[in-house]
Amino acid sequence: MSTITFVTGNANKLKEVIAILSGPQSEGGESKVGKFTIVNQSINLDEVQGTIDEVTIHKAKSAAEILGGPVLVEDTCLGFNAFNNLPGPYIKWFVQSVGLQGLVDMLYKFEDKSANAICTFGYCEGPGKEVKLFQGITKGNIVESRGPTNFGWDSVFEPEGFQQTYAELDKKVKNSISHRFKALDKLRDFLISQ
Ligand SMILES: O=P(O)(O)OP(=O)(O)OP(=O)(O)OC[C@H]1O[C@@H](n2cnc3c(O)ncnc32)[C@H](O)[C@@H]1O
Ligand SMILES: [Mg+2]
Repeated sequence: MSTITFVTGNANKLKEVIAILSGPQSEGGESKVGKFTIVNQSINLDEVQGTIDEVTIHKAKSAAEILGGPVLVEDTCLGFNAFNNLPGPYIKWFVQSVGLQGLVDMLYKFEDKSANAICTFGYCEGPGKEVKLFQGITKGNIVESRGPTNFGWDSVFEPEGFQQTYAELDKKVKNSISHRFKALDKLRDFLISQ
């Protein structure tokens, strides 16, 4: 058995990762995938400016340096097509600065409200090792906020093919179609093949 530490400062993200990897019943604790046990640690990692891949690679490398062993990190982007995929990796700062209504208002002048939710996991075996990336994308539209507002931009993102926002959808449904689910599917395949 090898242990991988999933490093994130976001409790909601962690809950979804555990639910997706270990089934919806599991709350907290660790997940098992192939020969790996995934535990978690809450550290706020520095995030550089750059593309999604660059941000995730930097996060993974710093986590591996800090912990001195195998780590997993994740970076989530929300990009508007009308904005050529911005805010992208900077969505966290946009939510903090202009709020959810601000995000909706940013698209006021545009007919195209479409957006991509992108989740990128970075796996690094240890300090100095290369980072492997696993990405999942879910398309949707930015809508007026509906549903609980406790997790990021969940209440303003309506995934394609649904009439409910991520926030309104049953957790099980979100976790079966989300950007995070799709990325974890690829990560799971990789870990099982190791
Ligand atoms: O420590 P890390 O893992 O970096 O956690 P974070 O909260 O800083 O997360 P990111 O850097 O990936 O920034 C992504 C932003 O998008 C939000 N977010 C992430 N996943 C989401 C999801 O599935 N639904 C809605 N908002 C989400 C999250 O709250 C942040 O504001
Ligand atoms: Mg972050």
